[in-house]
Amino acid sequence: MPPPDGPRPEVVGPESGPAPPFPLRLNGKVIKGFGRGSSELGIPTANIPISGLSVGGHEDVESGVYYGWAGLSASKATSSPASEYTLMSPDVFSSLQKSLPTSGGKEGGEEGEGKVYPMVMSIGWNPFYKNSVRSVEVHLMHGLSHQFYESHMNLVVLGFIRPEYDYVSKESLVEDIRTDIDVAGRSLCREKYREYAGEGYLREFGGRSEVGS
Ligand SMILES: Cc1cc2nc3c(=O)[nH]c(=O)nc-3n(C[C@H](O)[C@H](O)[C@H](O)COP(=O)(O)O)c2cc1C
Ligand SMILES: Nc1ncnc2c1ncn2[C@@H]1O[C@H](COP(=O)(O)OP(=O)(O)O)[C@@H](O)[C@H]1O
Repeated sequence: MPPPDGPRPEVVGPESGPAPPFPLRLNGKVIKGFGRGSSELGIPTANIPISGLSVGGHEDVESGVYYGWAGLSASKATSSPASEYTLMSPDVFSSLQKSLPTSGGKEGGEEGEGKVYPMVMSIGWNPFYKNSVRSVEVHLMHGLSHQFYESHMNLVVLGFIRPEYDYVSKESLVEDIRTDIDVAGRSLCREKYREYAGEGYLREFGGRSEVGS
C-alpha cells in the first residue's frame, strides 16, 4: 500500500497519556539486520529478535511505526564517547532536550544500569524491501552512532504513528522516516509520555534472560 497524500499529524497519542494497549514492554538482544539502515538509508536501526514481542504477549501487535523509550545495557552503551548524533529537526531536538534536562541519553549511575534514549520503531515486513521475515527495528533518536550489537535493549512503547507503506523511491521512504522521528520527538516531550523515561523496566538488565538468542 502506498502512503496517503496530504500532511501528516505533528503529534500522535492522547494528551492524557498512553491509551491501551500502550504502554507495551518488550526486550531482546541487538542482532544483525540486513545492513541497509546505515548504508542505504543513513538511518541505523537496531534489530531485536521477533521473539522479543512474545515477552509481553505482543505477538499479534499490528505492523507499523511506533515510538517510546529504549534502555540499553550499560557495558556496550558506554563503550564509546557519547555523541550528539541526531536526525531530529533542530526545533524538535531542542524541545526534547528542554523537557529532559539530563538529555535523552540519560547516564545511568551504577554499573549495569544502562542509559535511556528516545526511540522510533518499525515492526513488520518492510514492504519497500519485500522482506520475507517480520522484523523489530529500533532507531535511537539521539546520542548514539557507534555499533552496539549484543547489547540488551529494553523497550517501553507508548504509541502508534502509522502503518508500514510501500514507497515509489528510497528518498520518499527516508523522508517519511525522518517525519516519524520528529513526530516521535514531539510526542515524547509531553509530560505524560516523558515520565516513562524514568521507568525502572528500561534499566533492568541483571538476570533478564536473553530472548531469542
Ligand atoms: C521509523 C521507521 C519507519 C519505517 N517505515 C517503513 C515503511 O513504511 N516501509 C518500509 O518498507 N520500511 C520501513 N522501515 C524500515 C526500513 O526499510 C528499514 O529500517 C531498512 O530496511 C533497514 O533495515 P535493516 O536495519 O534490516 O538493514 C521503517 C524504519 C523505521 C526506523
Ligand atoms: N542511533 C542508532 N540507532 C540504532 N542503531 C544504531 C544507532 N547508532 C548506531 N547503531 C548501530 O547500528 C546498527 C544498525 O545498523 P544497520 O545499518 O541498520 O544494520 P543492520 O540492520 O544490518 O544491523 C545497530 O544494531 C547498532 O549497533
